[in-house]
Amino acid sequence: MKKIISAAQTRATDSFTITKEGISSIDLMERASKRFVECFLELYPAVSSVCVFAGTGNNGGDGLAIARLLQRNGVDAQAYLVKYADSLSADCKSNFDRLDNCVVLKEGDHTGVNCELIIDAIFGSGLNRPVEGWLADLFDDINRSDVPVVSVDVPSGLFADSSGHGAVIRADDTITFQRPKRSFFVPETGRFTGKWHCVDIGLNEAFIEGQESDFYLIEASDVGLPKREKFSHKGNFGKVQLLAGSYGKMGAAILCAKAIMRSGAGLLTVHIPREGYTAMQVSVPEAMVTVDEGGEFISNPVVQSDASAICIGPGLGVNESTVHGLLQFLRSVEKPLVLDADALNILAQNPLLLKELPSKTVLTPHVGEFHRLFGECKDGFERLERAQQAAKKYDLVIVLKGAHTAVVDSERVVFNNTGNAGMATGGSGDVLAGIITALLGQGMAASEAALSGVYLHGLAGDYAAKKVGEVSLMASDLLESLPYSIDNVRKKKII
Ligand SMILES: NC(=O)C1=CN([C@@H]2O[C@H](COP(=O)(O)OP(=O)(O)OC[C@H]3O[C@@H](n4cnc5c(N)ncnc54)[C@H](OP(=O)(O)O)[C@@H]3O)[C@@H](O)[C@H]2O)[C@H](O)CC1
Ligand SMILES: [K+]
Repeated sequence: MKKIISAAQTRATDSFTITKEGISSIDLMERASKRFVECFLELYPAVSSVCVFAGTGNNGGDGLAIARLLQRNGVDAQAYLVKYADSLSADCKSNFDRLDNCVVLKEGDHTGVNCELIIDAIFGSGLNRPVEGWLADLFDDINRSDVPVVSVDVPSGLFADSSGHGAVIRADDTITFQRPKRSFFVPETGRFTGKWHCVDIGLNEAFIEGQESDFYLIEASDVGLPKREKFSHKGNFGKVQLLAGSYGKMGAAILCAKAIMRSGAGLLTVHIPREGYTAMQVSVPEAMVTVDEGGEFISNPVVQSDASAICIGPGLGVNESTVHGLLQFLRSVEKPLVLDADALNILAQNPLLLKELPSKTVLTPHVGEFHRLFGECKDGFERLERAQQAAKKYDLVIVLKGAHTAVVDSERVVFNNTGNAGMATGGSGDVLAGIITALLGQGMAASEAALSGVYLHGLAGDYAAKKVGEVSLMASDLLESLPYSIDNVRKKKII
């Protein structure tokens, strides 16, 4: 798991690395610029001409070094110094002096961009106020150009740790140093980065680990999977109960049930309304079925006494009898539990029940469900804060779903970086709830099951997108790719 640090902590790490490892700041800048160029040329191997817009600080210094290194690689790189301050930082000045030909842009100057790609190195993590005035006009010109834009470290104008910005460069790619920044994970700010790539510039890792932060990034090596021993039997892999489905929403129950079986659960019993019986038996013959007394809706959800984990919610609906039944159920359940979809909406109407949930219950809300549960938030930063407060107050694990799903427990916020926009499709969440429940049922701790589930689900989405493309991707494709996702993580073969 990688710790995500703030801009101020990055500066401290920078200074520590310079002192402790005896590397000068100009050499560190050169190293960062080299790593940038390596990554950049992998992304854009055929590019022949670029314009580099560089500021007067160290982000600009990187930009000027990058222009020089690209020229050395045969790329026609034209540098523009965006002179928003009278003097250049020392390392920016050194790199300016090492370039043969750099156009200086000041207020009132205009530049017609005549290149295949723009590199944005105007502001980095040193941004300390919103960008406005002539710089905002320049940003506007860059954003309107129809060539790709690649930002150095952060899109210029974007704060690394907070929302509230002026003009911001809208990048197609951001090549960031050492760690992605917290704002990359929040929808309102993350939309500016395009696809981000993180390069290791050799800052002192031990120092980073010693910094205080509640924010982390999950890595493949953090994904735990229950071992399957040679002499094991189905009883060793948990007895999972799923309570799901209603008239018109049996698909959610089926997708979730399949995900549970695909994620290694030993035995699954699905409790569904009577009318869903045939559909479930035919679609998931591996599952046992108990039929509710309600025909179209579940009205009497009963806890399976030997269940090792329970999931309730997918496709449940909010019929009055279901609401009544669920409230009874939640008052009596004492098992590892995952609450999804309509179970969350019903809980939102009855928030007093939150404190009665078993310790470490996993809630899997998307943004809308989260707001219904815990109140509207002005942006993603506030939402994460609210999720941390709720996770602490009620001892929950909250899986806040989004482009970078965050797993929030009483101790930390862990962001996921697998998955893609193709997964924003009906049924995707049912599959996720199923994976997490299966892992929980096999004895994993709630936070670990949630983290692993989120990672595997996203990876399945990435494999599925490679096969069918993001546009056509649907939840059933996730189920088809899930075995590869699980197997590759198990064999440490992430591709
Ligand atoms: N530690 C690392 O990871 C390394 C980082 N490198 C690169 O350095 C930048 C950070 O560089 P820094 O010089 O600290 O900051 P910037 O280049 O982002 O900004 C420079 C100055 O700009 C002024 N400023 C801030 N906001 C505005 C604004 N809205 N309008 C105008 N001017 C603004 C501010 O100075 P003031 O005196 O005016 O307050 C900034 O100081 C990092 O992102 C990396 O790219 C190293 O190269 C390698 C190691
Ligand atoms: K930048």
